[in-house]
Amino acid sequence: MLVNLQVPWVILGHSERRALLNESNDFVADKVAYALAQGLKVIACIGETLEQREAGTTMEVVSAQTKAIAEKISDWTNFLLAYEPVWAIGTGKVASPAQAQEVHDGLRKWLHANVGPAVAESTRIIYGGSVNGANCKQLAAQPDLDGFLVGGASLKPEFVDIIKSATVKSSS
Ligand SMILES: O=C(CO)COP(=O)(O)O
Repeated sequence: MLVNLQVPWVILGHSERRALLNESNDFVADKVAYALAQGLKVIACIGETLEQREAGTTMEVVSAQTKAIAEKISDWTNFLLAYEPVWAIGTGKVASPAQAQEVHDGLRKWLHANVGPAVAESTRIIYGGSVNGANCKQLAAQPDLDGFLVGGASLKPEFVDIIKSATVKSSS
């Protein structure tokens, strides 16, 4: 349907679908592979719950979510990862720049070790979860944050500031 409507991008694996519709890591990975095969570009969401973060299993959780996808795709050109801590989505609780950077860096290292250096370097890893006009610049300045997946703030005038923050790294 998206292809027929000439919609180029699809978001898969959002935490709400994982939680409410019980979409497993394998099921999300199958959808990612299918969408890519249909010529769609894919934003695949991964992220830990508050309980998982507090239990110290964040990297384990996001690595397993990424691994399931890596096992099913070979061409990473039209694929990007969105790290969305579940506890930060729509809650007003944003991950600190250091927390976000730590996970993005871990994901890039995981890609480097398990897929290869070229994919690790070229795959964009974006952050989502309570991004707003006030916190976007500090987040965007983190070396391994390559953009944002914005929910609530995309409906507000401050969205302009979030878009502008894309230039933070290149202008520093
Ligand atoms: O994933 C998101 C929306 O689905 C992020 O939403 P918020 O930016 O409102 O937290």
